[in-house]
Amino acid sequence: MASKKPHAAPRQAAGALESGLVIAAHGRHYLVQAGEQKLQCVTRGKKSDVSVGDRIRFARTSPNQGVVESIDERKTLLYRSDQYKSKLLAANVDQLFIVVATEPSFSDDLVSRSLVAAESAGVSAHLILNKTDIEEALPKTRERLQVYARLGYPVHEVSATARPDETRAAFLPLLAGKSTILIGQSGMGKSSLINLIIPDADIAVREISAALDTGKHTTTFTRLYQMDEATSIIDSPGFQEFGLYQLSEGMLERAFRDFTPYLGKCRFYNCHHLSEPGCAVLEAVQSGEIAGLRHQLYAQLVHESSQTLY
Ligand SMILES: Nc1nc2c(ncn2[C@@H]2O[C@H](COP(=O)(O)OP(=O)(O)OP(=O)(O)O)[C@@H](O)[C@H]2O)c(=O)[nH]1
Ligand SMILES: [Zn+2]
Repeated sequence: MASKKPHAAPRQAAGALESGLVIAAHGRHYLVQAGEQKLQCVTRGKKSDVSVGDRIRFARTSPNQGVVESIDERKTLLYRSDQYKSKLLAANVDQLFIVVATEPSFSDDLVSRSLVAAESAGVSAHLILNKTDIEEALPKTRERLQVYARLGYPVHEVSATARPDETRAAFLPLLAGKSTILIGQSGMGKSSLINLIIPDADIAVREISAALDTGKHTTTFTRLYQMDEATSIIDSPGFQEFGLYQLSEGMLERAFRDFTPYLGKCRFYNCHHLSEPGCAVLEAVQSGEIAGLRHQLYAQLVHESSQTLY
């Protein structure tokens, strides 16, 4: 049948969708890598449940634009949330690298929350201690990180600016064959590390920024750099809070790996580990086997999860 619009692009047959990888997100606008091409994609309506790292199916609406039709099944999903809504951080990552530094001082609360997010998403977590060249602050920082090292989280010491070659050499084998997200508070040196690992990062960011029309706010969006077919690294904006309102109490107790040996050993099978008599977790806190700070965070997160309004 002759078309009335001879110049219109041929209509895609239903099901003729293309697939791509979401490499940046800004609001409901996504940059999608499909083969050699980068396309701007939007979601239908007000949905914004697509994350950087997602593999998606899209329908092309113009040579360099598309509409997201579906999201492939995710291996993992990292997200945070406050009382009102959740915010996706990254999909399909294998590991989370939490960047801290000798200076400025980092927040234990944010580190611990990030670890809980990783545990509950089934993502392995590492700590990256940057700026080890600031020697005055090194012993104290190392001591602060002991609590995480004792829990079995690897701690890697690097210095992006003072020992760039060693730092790069330390990173590459950790990243190989995996998808990694780097997170950290502002000022820890996350951008310096990304620039070491991805020498063209600045150019890529400018490109993405132009494609997504993010204006000058180049650091306010999450982006993925594909290093080779099997290796990618995701840079996310610095953050100041890490709400985990989405995690239920059951998920929380399992996300504290230091609680694991005691779960199921409390007097009451439905123990909340907050003030119950005969609580094995509280006894471990008393005896020092579980750090007090960790239990305080658990109690805070249980409180938060009871406040969810969505
Ligand atoms: N001494 C020292 N300074 C470093 C090192 N790495 C980064 N810095 C400095 O720390 C400051 C912050 O580094 P950035 O890479 O911008 O930090 P960031 O974590 O990306 O911070 P935001 O961009 O604010 O999110 C800069 O002045 C860097 O030069 C390091 O290994 N040693
Ligand atoms: Zn208990």
